[in-house]
Amino acid sequence: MSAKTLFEKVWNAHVVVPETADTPAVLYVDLHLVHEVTSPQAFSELRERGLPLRRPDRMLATLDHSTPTLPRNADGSRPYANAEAQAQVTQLETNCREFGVELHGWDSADRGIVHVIGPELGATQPGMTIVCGDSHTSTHGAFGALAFGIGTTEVGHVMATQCLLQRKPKTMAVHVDGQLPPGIGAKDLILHIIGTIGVDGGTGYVLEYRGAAIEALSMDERMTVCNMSIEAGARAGLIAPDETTFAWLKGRPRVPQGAAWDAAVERWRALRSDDDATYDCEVRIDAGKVKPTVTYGTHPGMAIAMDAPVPAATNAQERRALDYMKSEAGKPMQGTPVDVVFVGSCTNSRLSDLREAANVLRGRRVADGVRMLVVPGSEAVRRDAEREGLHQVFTAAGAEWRVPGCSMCIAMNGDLAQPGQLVVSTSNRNFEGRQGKGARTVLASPATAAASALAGRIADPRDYLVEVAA
Ligand SMILES: CC(C)[C@H](C(=O)O)[C@@H](O)C(=O)O
Ligand code: SF4
Repeated sequence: MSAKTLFEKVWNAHVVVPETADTPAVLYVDLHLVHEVTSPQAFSELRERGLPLRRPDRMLATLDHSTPTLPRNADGSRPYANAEAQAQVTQLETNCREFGVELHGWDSADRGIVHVIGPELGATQPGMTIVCGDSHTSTHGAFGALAFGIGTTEVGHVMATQCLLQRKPKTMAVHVDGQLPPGIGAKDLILHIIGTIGVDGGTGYVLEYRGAAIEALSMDERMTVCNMSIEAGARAGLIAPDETTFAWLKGRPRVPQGAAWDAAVERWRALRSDDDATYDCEVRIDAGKVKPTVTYGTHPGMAIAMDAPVPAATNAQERRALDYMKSEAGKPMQGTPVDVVFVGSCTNSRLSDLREAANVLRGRRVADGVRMLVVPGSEAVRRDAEREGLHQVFTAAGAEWRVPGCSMCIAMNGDLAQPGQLVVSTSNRNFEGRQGKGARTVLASPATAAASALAGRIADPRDYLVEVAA
């Protein structure tokens, strides 16, 4: 038997009909995640054609993109940004009721961003195929699942058949050797990787992150890395499951329990690339060289160490990006004045991210004139954070502590920045206008976001972390 990569093992286990020169493969889907933005047309199509869901028990829905992050109004209503946002939410509630899909809606103690709650509930498991009408589905690859975003038409296909037509992607190994320096985190690493391989460096590939620095990451950090695979153009990102993965998943509501758990872990241990497996492409990253990294342009590939000079534009598109961002070639991003700081999104809204920001903020005040928003990724994260008193650290520092949702990551719910404002954001996309018309986004880690809130300028978090400086 020939040696196989992790990707090939998961792929092969799910092929129902192999691909040919003329037709893509038919791939079985284990878990279909659903949110309010990309599901309405698919449900409508099923309804019109009189089709039932093939496996409603393999679906999990949540409300996240269009949900307000402020509490209820005095009259009990929700402060929706507009009628469209409210209609999306109501529609998903109706669809899930009618079709019998488990929905983590307003009443659920587990509601949250789809890519945060899947893992939390243990719905995300090693070796699965996972899809969602959402590009950041790649997050779930942190567990050794083959997880990727699909379009609304495909959402309908999966609903009706539990299968998907797919061309087999190529494989790329991203070896991350050595260890990240103290005070440098997973967000710095993935921005550095995308800055290195480029915004389309992963196009056509499934990335497998491997090496000592990856093995040393916590599950939260692995999710941050896999989350942004799509920002390098990749179909998906994967990390082989290991003891860290199993310990994190054990006991979660949807994972097998007792003897079935032991059997599952036994199976999952085989989910690693064979030693002599070959990839279509390999890149090497030296973790020891990663610094606090930020973006300076309008896509996540325009990323550099915050103390490095912004590169000169080499084409019209890059020139436009620098103009839009008001980034100056030859000058570092560090020191750039900041208007808004956003800690949240499926990239960085888990408990460890909030702790990372709180460790920098504790006992300090956000700079005058800076608005800071902290939005937990889920109700579970919110509960855990409040139990630790993190919300008090944030509010005492002058930041706003909100209810879970996508919030200012995409600004569909009314949380947005004003034209021209510069936002240091822990999210994953710095596209023009994404956080509000004319708003400028600098992607960064939670620690960098917090340090920048304190300084009122893009700042190095290591200057605020006493333990690291000592
Ligand atoms: C709204 C949704 C389709 C979109 C996505 O696919 O990623 C959003 O989540 C995003 O992050 O841009
Ligand atoms: S948090 Fe942002 S990136 Fe993640 S699913 Fe929501 S809008 Fe998309």
